[in-house]
Amino acid sequence: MSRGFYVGRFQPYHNGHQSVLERIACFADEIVIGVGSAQISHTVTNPFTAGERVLMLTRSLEDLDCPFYVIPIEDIQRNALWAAHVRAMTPPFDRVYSSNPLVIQLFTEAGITVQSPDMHERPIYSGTAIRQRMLDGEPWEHLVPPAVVDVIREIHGVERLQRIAKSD
Ligand SMILES: Nc1ncnc2c1ncn2[C@@H]1O[C@H](COP(=O)(O)OP(=O)(O)OP(=O)(O)O)[C@@H](O)[C@H]1O
Ligand SMILES: NC(=O)c1ccc[n+]([C@@H]2O[C@H](COP(=O)(O)O)[C@@H](O)[C@H]2O)c1
Repeated sequence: MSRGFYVGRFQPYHNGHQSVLERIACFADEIVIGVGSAQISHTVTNPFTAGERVLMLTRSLEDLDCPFYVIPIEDIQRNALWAAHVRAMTPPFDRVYSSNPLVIQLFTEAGITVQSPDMHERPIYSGTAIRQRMLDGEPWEHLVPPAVVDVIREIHGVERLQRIAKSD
């Protein structure tokens, strides 16, 4: 049984993430998805709660041909202990998929094999670019799976982001 681990903040979950997970699904028997910085929400760079991000991922991956688990993971103050913290919160996995240099470093030091998936049209599919479009009132819906559009509409996510970005 090979289980892969993929972690991100998913603020929001977008088509770049979806394309990576669809690729990982071909290699792994099961996928564990970590929703990172789970304790942070309602900020301009992290507008959505862990629960809202779980909803975005779970609904978008309904048709994925591979069993998956979505686990919120809070940050901790010690990078040196983070890989062990993640392992304590997740089903066992034997491979990590990430392009984040710190994540790669910490799991490599912990003796776990890390693979970096190719980026999928990175300038377009980026959380930062999508949040900026939401703030500017530009179209963003084509950059995320349809289920994410539904979740963000349901929680009035764009209005939230625009409000918290205002100065007093
Ligand atoms: N377009 C993409 N194609 C493939 N992988 C991506 C893409 N965008 C992000 N990733 C990867 O997905 C993982 C989670 O990324 P994250 O949730 O931070 O998204 P992001 O688009 O980089 O967001 P932000 O701009 O807010 O940092 C990281 O390993 C990141 O490198
Ligand atoms: N010390 C820690 O808590 C620690 C260390 C490395 C990564 N992380 C988290 O892992 C996630 C990595 O995701 P991104 O690739 O989206 O940045 C982030 O939520 C980040 O905060 C946390």
